[in-house]
Formats: sequence, C-alpha cells, structure tokens
Amino acid sequence: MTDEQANLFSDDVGRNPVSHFVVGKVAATFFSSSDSFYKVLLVKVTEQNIDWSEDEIVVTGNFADIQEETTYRFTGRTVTHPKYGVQFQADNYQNETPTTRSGLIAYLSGNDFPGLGKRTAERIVDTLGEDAIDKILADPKVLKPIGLRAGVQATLVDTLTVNNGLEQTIIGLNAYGFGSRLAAAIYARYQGDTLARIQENPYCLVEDIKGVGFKKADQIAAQLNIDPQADERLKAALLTEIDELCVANGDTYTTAKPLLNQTLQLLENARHVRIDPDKLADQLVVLAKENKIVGDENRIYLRGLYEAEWRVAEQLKRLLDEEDEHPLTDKAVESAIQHVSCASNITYDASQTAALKAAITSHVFLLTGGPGTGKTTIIRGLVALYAELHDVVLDVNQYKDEPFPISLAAPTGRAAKRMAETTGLPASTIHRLLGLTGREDGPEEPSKELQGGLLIIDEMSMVDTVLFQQLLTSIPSEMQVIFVGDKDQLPSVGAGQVFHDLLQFSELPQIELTTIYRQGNDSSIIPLAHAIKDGQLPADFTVNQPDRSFISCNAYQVNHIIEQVVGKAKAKGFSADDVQILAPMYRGTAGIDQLNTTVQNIFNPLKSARQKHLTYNGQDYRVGDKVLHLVNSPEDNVFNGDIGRIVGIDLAGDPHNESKKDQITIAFDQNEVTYQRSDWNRLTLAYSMSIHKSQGSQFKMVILPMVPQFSRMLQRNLLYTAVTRAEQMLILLGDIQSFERSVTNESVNRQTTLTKRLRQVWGIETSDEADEPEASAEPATDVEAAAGDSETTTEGEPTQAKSENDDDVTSAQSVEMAADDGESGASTAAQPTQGPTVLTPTLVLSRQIDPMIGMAGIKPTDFMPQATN
Ligand SMILES: Nc1ncnc2c1ncn2[C@@H]1O[C@H](COP(=O)(O)OP(=O)(O)OP(=O)(O)O)[C@@H](O)[C@H]1O
Repeated sequence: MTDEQANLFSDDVGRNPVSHFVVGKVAATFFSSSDSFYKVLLVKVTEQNIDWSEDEIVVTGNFADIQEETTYRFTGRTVTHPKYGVQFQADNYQNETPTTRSGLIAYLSGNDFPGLGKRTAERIVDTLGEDAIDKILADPKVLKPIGLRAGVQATLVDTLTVNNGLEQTIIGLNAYGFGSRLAAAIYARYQGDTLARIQENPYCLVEDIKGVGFKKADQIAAQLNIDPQADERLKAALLTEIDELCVANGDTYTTAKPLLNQTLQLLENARHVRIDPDKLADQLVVLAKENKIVGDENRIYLRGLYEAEWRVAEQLKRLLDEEDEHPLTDKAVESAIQHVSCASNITYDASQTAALKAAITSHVFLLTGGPGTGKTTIIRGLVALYAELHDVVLDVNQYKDEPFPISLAAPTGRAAKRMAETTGLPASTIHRLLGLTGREDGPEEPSKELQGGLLIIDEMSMVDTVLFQQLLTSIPSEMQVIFVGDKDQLPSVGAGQVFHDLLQFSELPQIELTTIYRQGNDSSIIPLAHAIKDGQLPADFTVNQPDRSFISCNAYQVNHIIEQVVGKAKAKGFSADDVQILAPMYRGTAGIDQLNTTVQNIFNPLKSARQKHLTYNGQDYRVGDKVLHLVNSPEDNVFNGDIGRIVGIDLAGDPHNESKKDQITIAFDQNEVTYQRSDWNRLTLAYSMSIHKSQGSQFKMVILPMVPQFSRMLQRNLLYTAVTRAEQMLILLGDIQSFERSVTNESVNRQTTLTKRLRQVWGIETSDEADEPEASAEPATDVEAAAGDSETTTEGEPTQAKSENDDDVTSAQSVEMAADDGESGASTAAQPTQGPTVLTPTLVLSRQIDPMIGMAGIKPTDFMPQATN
C-alpha cells in the first residue's frame, strides 16, 4: 500500500473510530452480481470484535475474486437486514495471510506456492522479516538475495499478487469513492496496474472509463497532491470541455475562445488556482500531437468526430460509386410502379413517382417530407417495387436459413415498431441491426457487415454523426440504401445534423415530398405543422378546430388547466398512453417535472399507503406508471425516448426478493428490463416529457404548453416537432406570443463540417470554399485566429450560456492575453486522415405527428376546463 492510500485509509479510520472486523473462511458465495463486484458470502468466523456468538455470519460487500475455503479479514459494520437479520457489511477486506514467523513459513511452503520448500520459506522470512509479503508485493526485487529460480520467483510473486493485489486494488478503488460498477469497469481496463495508473495520472480515467468525469478525477488528484498546473490536468480539462461544448450544442467541433474560456473556469474553480492561459493553449497543441484532437483551420474537433465526418463522406462516395452489373431499365421500373400502384390502390403523384423511380435505381437515396406527404407510403411502395423487380418473396417465414433481403431500421425502438407495423415486415433499431452493444470503445469500432440487397432507414433526422458512420461502414457496396426523414424536425441528440447536411449536398440523389395528403376535413394539425415549418401561424390558430384547440393562459395556470384537461380525457376513456404532455423544459411551474406529478396522480394515483412505491430524485414511482428511458442502452435493447410501464417494484425487504436490493421492472414494447438503484438515473416519469425525447413517437393526444418562461427553447423546429407528434388531437395552451416567438425564431443550425467533407470527397470547388483558408496556406498560428473568428460569427453560432464566472475578470483577461500572444504560435505537422490522399486536409491547430380512428364525436373542446368553455 502506498503512503497516499494509507492516508486515505487512515482518513477513513478517523471518521470511523471503532473498526469492526470479522476474520473467517468463506464457506459459500450466496450471490455474485454479474456486472459488479457485489457479493453475499457465508463466512465461518474464527475471530471478530462485533459481539457475535454464532459460528457463521453473512458478509456483504464489493469483493473481487473471492476464493471459497480461503480466510479473509473483513472490516466494516453490522447491519440489520429486514428479512435476513444481522449481517456484516464490509467496506474493506483482505486475504488473511499469516503474520507470525511460523505461520508465514507454513503459508509460503504450502500448496499455493509450488516449488517453494520449507527451507526456502524460512530463508525468505529470515531475510525479509514478518512483513515479507508486503515487501515482496511492493518490490519483488527484494527477493534477489534469496536466489530463487526465475520460474519459482515468478510464481511466488504472481500468486501473492493474486491473493493480495486484487483485494488491495478494490479496497483502493473503494477508498477513492468508486461504487462497485465503476470499480469493476476500472479494474477490467487496467487490471493489476489499476492503482499505479491512477496514482500516476488519475486523469487517465476521464478518457478511458465511461462514467468518470473530470471533477471526480480531479478530486482524486487533489487527494494525491497532484499539481493543479500539471499538464495531464490541463489536457483532461480541455478534452472534457471540447466534449461538453459539442454535447451541449450538438456541434461536431468547437472553437478556441469558448473552449479556453470554459476550460479555464473549470480548472480554476475546481481547485481555486490561477491557470496560465498560455500553458493551457500549449496543451491544446500537445493534444493535437497526441492525435486526441484535430485542429482544422479555426475548428477544434475530438478526433473521433473529426474522423467520423470524413468517413461518412468517404463511405457515401464508395456506395454511390458502385456500378450496377445489371442496371434496371426505365421500362421495367415504370411498369413495376404501375403494378404496385394498382395493387395498393394508390395513384402516386409526380414527385412520389419520381421518388420511387430515383430511389429504386440509386445506390443511395434521400427522401424528406413533412407530415402526411407520403413518406410511409413511399417506403411501402419501395418494398413492393424492390420485391417485384428483384423477384423477392416478402414472406419472412421463407427465409429460415438466409437473411431477409430487405432490412428496415430506425434510431429508436418505437420508430422501428411503427415501421414494422406500417410495412408488415420486421424492423429493428439501428443499434440492433449493427450488433452494437453500447460498450464499444470508439466510433471506429468495426461492426458487422450487413446482408441483403435493400436497406431503408426511417426517422433519419434522429441519427447522429457517430452512429451514421458506424451504419455506413457496415453497408456492403452492392446494397441499396434509402434514408427517409423530415428535415425540419429537431436534429439528433448526439453531435451533428446528419440528415440536414446530407440534403445540402445535391450530388446525393434526393427528393422532397411537399404535397400534403392527410388533411382536408379530418386534420387541421398537419396544415398547422406545415405553416409552422414555413415560419407562420395560421390565421385560425386560436380558433377551435375538430382536432385542435388553443387555451390562453399564463405559466402559473398551465398546471391546473392540464390537470382539468387530462381529467376529462381520462373520463372519456383516454389512457395514459394516449395522452402525452410535451414541454420544452424540466423546471418551473409549467415544467415537465411538475406536470408529471400532476398527471401521475390522475392516471395512477397512490390508492393506499400499503401500495408498493418508492421515491427517487423527488419523483414517486408506482407499479403501473408510464416511464421514459433516458439514454441508449443497446445491451438491454432499450433506447433514449423509449416509453415503458412499471410492472414490478421489489423492495429490499420483500420476502421474495432474492436480490435483497430495491429494483424496478419495466415492460417496454420489445422486452422487460429490471433497473437496479444505480440505473434509476436512466428513468423518469413519462406522462410529460421533453419535445426532444418525443422524437420518433406519436400519440393520440398531445398537450403542448408554451409560455415565456421557456424563453430560449421557443424555436421553430421544437414547436414543429411537438405539433407533428399529435396523431388525432392537439391541445395548445399558453400565450399566443410564445407560439409566435417560436415560429419566428428560426432554428439554430449546428456547427458541423459534414457538407464540407462531402464537397471535399467529391472534389467539388464551391464559391464559399474560396472564403476559407486554403488547406495548404500558411497555418493560423495561435489562439488569435480561432478566438477572433468565434467573435465574428453571428447567426447560427450557438450562444454561450452565461457562466457563473462571467464576472471573473482574471479568467476573461487570461484568454485575451493568450489571444494576443502571437509568439506562442504552434501548428502541428500535417496528419493524414483515414481517407484517400487527395482528401487529406492540412491539419492546422489554431490554438486556436391517421385519420380520426375511434374518435367520432370527440372534440378537443370536450377536454377544455369549465372556465374556458
Ligand atoms: N398519392 C396518394 N394518394 C392518396 N393518398 C395518399 C397518397 N400518398 C399518401 N396518401 C395518404 O396520405 C396519408 C399520409 O401518408 P403517409 O402516412 O405515407 O405520410 P407520411 O409522410 O409518412 O406522414 P407522417 O410523417 O405523418 O407519418 C396516408 O393516409 C396515405 O395513405
């Protein structure tokens, strides 16, 4: 154990003056978690100081590699379990190796150490003393004077390390405050080097371990007295802030000024120190040299996102360049379209026919259109067309031993389910299609090659840069691929605006469907959506329609009005699944959290104090609740935005709960998932949800409040996405000015360079490229170029939220100083990308919402609160 660790432990002891222990042989392992180190053991007690009169005790805790029939010393405390009674909860444990001379000699000459006889064991103990094991573990070279054969020495050291080292590692990780799941992930990554790696550079955890952030690493570094000015600290903070800036804005790159500003704030606030901005800028250069970030003109990218954009462009070129061995004739295609049109009883209009024709004859095709313009109709048509032209049988049961020739996929489980329902064919999430588990280390992780002749991806606006790159890499050149979406919806949660950018590039075959079919007497929602898309509210916006209404109210009235509207909807037979409240923000009187509580009490009230429920993060969870999964968890086949229902709550004290832990079981459309407490942060109630999370889903009734408090969230694509989620009924409430503001507030574009990469890969010179510095021109040499540039960006540049530290003059001045320092110029040497030579840029680091089914007779006004009727 190092001094630092010893300090940590003594600190623990300081807080816990009475150190309780149990020493004993592990007789059985009752429970062993599959994804963490948590175990429940039965221990035969040989020694203890906990007032225990029985021979055996149950010991729980985080233990690595426990061997049954081996003696351990457990330190911790006794706890009384509601069902199992008194147990010993261990914070620390160690292999109880003997400490007396004779005990040590017997241990070292025992079965664990083949090749070591009694005499050699005596020599070891006599030479190294009774702390021989600690000395050997600290430095195996102490064995040199003993003169052991190399093989025997290696076995001795290895076995001692296994018997003692792993425990020490887990104890060390526990002491650093890591829970069992993170401890398992860290150990899986560094193995026996874990503690040494952390002690040398705790910031390595930020890069290597999902779930460990800069602040955690920085706390450990502070405990280890690592200099706050250390290069590794500055680099970790820079990487964290590039990621944060890109995640916060959905950009694929950032620029020097916001990056340096935010990084300085992070570094200075965390350890209350001043950081030299020049030193920080130097580390940006170092990160580029280490190939962790890429500077291109005034843009700064994380390497993964930089390469993902290049790869997307290159992969699309590869697919589009593929030549058909047997190209389809116009005549064959036109005749097949006729057949499909007759069989489906649809007369395709001119642009729909053009879309069918272009899509079926292109290797890559993009189809966009607003709600009700026929995207689903075209997907169905394409499937039928492909089957006819390629002699494919559309009966999945006939493909037992070979892959179905048409793959359909979407970014979320709900969108995939809708796709399967509308086509009558299997559809999956993109993650599942690619066999992604979510545990991949990086975007470049190779995924399997897809099989079949045609791939159609729906809800393309939700696909981010990294996932798209993984998808394209898996598509074989002979496969046709069609991307379908609505370009005016919100972009992906992850970085990029892939569909938007692809549509900007006219070399990619594409068609926008603009004729709206689902309208007339049975829908005023779709025309409303199209009007919003075009930047205006219709004149009848506040006039009640058969399927839509507007209730004027202020932010403080929203909750009460929604309570009345939902109460009436429930009385008319609407279920919690039918009614969806969408709001832009979580906090506030009209925010998602408050509305969730209100609507939960209507659809799933707590009926008695004995009903199973639990509280987490200020929200009450009950069996029957509608809940939302907040992240992509491909390992459980549940995705960001998936909605499920709580079907089980197991409390630790339940007699039949074998895990003896609190857990929630949720049924999703596709499967059931059990969430341990450590996963509850992936959940929230779903009666009310953010518009972002509703992407890819539709609901019979959407209730949408818009009030001035939502301020900067009042944007056109947000309102458009919310309105298009309503299948049959839309109830808008709030103040008209907020809706007007949303419509006029044109959606902010993200900072991406995908369209630029496409132009580069296609070798197309465009006029706006002339405005940009030549790849081979003199490199911008310092922060000045980047910082100056970010100052001149106007529309489209995401605005930096005012940080708590905006009045910190020193930090602000520091950035200016760095920007002024023309001498500190640094540019990295050109580095090739993965692409063809001609594409290689000079890498210059500048520090630089069907008809009204079942709705007959029900009008939105039926749900209006009495006061407004
Ligand atoms: N050419 C056409 N002639 C008659 N009806 C059509 C035509 N094209 C589409 N429709 C009908 O219009 C309605 C909307 O079409 P579809 O569902 O394909 O649009 P969509 O773009 O997928 O809409 P959303 O994005 O809202 O799901 C459907 O009822 C469909 O049958």
